[in-house]
Amino acid sequence: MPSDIFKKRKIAVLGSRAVGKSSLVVQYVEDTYIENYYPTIENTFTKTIAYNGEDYECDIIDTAGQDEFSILNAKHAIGIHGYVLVYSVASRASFDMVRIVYDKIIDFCGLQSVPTVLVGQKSDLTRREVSAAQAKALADKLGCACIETSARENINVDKVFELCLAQIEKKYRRRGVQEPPPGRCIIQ
Ligand SMILES: Nc1nc2c(ncn2[C@@H]2O[C@H](COP(=O)(O)OP(=O)(O)OP(=O)(O)O)[C@@H](O)[C@H]2O)c(=O)[nH]1
Repeated sequence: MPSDIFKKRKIAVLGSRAVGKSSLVVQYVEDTYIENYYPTIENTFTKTIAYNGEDYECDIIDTAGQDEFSILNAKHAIGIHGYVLVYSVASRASFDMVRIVYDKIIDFCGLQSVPTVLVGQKSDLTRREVSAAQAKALADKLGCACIETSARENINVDKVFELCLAQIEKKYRRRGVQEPPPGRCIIQ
């Protein structure tokens, strides 16, 4: 297998506690759904994702839930190519938190935007506090993608990570960033 067959990307999954970050990632990587709630410390999963006819080896970092007082961990900002910011459609507070987390990332990185997908998890629940229109309005404001998912029903789970790669590659193409040759790096 040629050594340059995989492009590597790092994706961080952030959001409030218990919004379903781990369930989303585990459903995507392992095709299983976790019914019980086990608070995450941190887990990194690796999965090859095909996007636009190419294979990308992606590290997906499932983080511990954040709150407004959490300080953004440098590990979740340095070397990260794209973000999946998760809220629960049944929790307005968790939706407000994605904006806070996004602003912390922007501040930390000193950038105007970062490749991001806003994910409204638990779309199977009928009791809602966040509409799809509210999420779309925030996504348009931040210039990111958005989607609603259910890890429980396995709805739109794959699309989250395809959208994230699309956001990452859009940014790379816009900046004309070249992929380094195998075993080398490019200083921009
Ligand atoms: N109805 C519904 N419940 C879900 C869904 N995804 C996760 N849950 C439930 O929500 C709870 C929390 O899920 P987790 O995946 O552990 O949440 P988390 O965001 O990783 O939590 P932290 O590790 O504390 O940050 C669990 O009881 C899950 O079974 C979903 O799509 N629909």
